[in-house]
Amino acid sequence: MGRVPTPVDLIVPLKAPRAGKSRLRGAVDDAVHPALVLALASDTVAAAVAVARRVVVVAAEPETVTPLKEFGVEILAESGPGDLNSALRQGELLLRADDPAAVIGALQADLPALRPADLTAAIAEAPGRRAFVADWAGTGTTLLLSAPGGSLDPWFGAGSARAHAVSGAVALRAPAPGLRRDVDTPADLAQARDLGLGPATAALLGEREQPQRGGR
Ligand SMILES: Nc1nc2c(ncn2[C@@H]2O[C@H](COP(=O)(O)OP(=O)(O)OP(=O)(O)O)[C@@H](O)[C@H]2O)c(=O)[nH]1
Ligand SMILES: C=C(OP(=O)(O)O)C(=O)O
Repeated sequence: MGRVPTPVDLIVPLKAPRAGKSRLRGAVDDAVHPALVLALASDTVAAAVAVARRVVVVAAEPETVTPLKEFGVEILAESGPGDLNSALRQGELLLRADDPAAVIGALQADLPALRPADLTAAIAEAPGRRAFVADWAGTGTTLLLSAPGGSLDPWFGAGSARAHAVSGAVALRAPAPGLRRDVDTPADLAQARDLGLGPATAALLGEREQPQRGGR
């Protein structure tokens, strides 16, 4: 009999949509910006729940992200000063208390072209090791995975790919294009569109979901 894979629980950090993704402003009318940020997060968590056992959104303002509940995610109110790595550690504490042996992952919320197969490929390459997926530019991080039962030790922020490597995490090589294509700027959004946007972002931008996406 094959080995039963260790369950993976994911943390998705999220600012209030009106405050987040400031570098993306201008991609749509200002009044629509919060809806766009929420659509990016919706497509991200839709793929995440297809793969992970649990998905916990650690939200700076939980009341602004309640539509995400329709995907089956849990929403945890961020406590403390408002800092990405603190928010991730807060999610990690919750998940680790519930399962001392699980793999815990931190997934950015700005991945509208993410497919379940991207996540599956990254997770399959990582077993037993703390590991990360660098963004398309190679400088940021879109996914950080703990070893089973291990610490997440998040170093998100500018240059986080290098920081995660220096801290001992293994850089995963899976192409996982939708997982690497984070959306910080309008140009990133155009690149994600070329890969194939998820339904929420496509609908918001008035496009139909591209037929080549599949996997949802
Ligand atoms: N809960 C929480 N999430 C955060 C915090 N800072 C960043 N995030 C989330 O972490 C992810 C990655 O952050 P960035 O890509 O830098 O996004 P951002 O800060 O919204 O974007 P910019 O304003 O353009 O810098 C996004 O999903 C953010 O919503 C924080 O202090 N608390
Ligand atoms: C916080 C991060 O995201 P970005 O660089 O996209 O702001 C990161 O990659 O660590």
